[in-house]
Amino acid sequence: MQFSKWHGAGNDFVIVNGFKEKVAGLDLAAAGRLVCDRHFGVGADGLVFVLPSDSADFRMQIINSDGSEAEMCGNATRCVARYLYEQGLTDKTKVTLETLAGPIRPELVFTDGKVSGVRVDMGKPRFKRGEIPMSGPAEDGAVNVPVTVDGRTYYGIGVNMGNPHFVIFLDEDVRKVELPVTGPKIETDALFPRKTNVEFANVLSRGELRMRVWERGAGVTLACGTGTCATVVAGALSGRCDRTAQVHLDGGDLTIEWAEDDRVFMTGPAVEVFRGEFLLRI
Ligand SMILES: N[C@@H](CCC[C@H](N)C(=O)O)C(=O)O
Repeated sequence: MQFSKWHGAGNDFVIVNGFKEKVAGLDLAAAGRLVCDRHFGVGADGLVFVLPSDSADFRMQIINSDGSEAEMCGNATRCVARYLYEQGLTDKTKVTLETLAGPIRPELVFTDGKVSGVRVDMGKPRFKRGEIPMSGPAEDGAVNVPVTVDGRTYYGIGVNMGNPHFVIFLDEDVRKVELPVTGPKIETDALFPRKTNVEFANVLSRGELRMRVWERGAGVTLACGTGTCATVVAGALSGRCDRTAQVHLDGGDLTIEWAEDDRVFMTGPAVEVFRGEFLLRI
């Protein structure tokens, strides 16, 4: 299986061209686990297939490193947009991608005639417990919801950005949070019927945040695009920050704008690292 390895702010993906490679009939969960393994595989946070679509320019299918399928992935969206353009699969600089979370629209950003990043229309956030999903009355929102882990209660805000997020603002430096200890316990709390991505954030100023993430199905990652959008949305909703903010992540920075029409725009890098051929023995 030929692939191309990419990252967006350190959140890394193996991208496979489903127009050329035989994807039908493949055990996607097993392929995801094997390819993403950092010792026995290529190593990545996710395996991403670019496929034909009936409703959009292309379809993007995202398999987390634990083999589960994600509805959406912000950082992969930027990487796929640039991959499609640079591999000559399209000459459009703005495409529509079909995802399990609906159509997503990335647009290449050019500086001095070269691609310098990608801006993505991530759609509208959703806040009802039934939409996130979180347990409790389906029509209710989820602001300041307590979750207790190892005797400490965290208060978080539930946001769906195509996939579920639980954003926790802390006064203490998020660089001190033991993500591998706390993250999985919140991810799998009974509050979240489809589990959740977990974001820990500090507000540095009204336009600048720091965020670290434990991703559902992938664990600690250096960045999460949907999670960064959820963090700025949760911060603006609770009066902590402006609707446009730069977010510092362990692997780089993303800029998020929550526009007046309720759509969220994410701008950040998309970088190809290497290409190769994987011997898929499954
Ligand atoms: N890293 C991603 C999100 C990938 C999916 C996530 N782990 C989930 O299962 O929801 C991003 O950049 O958004």
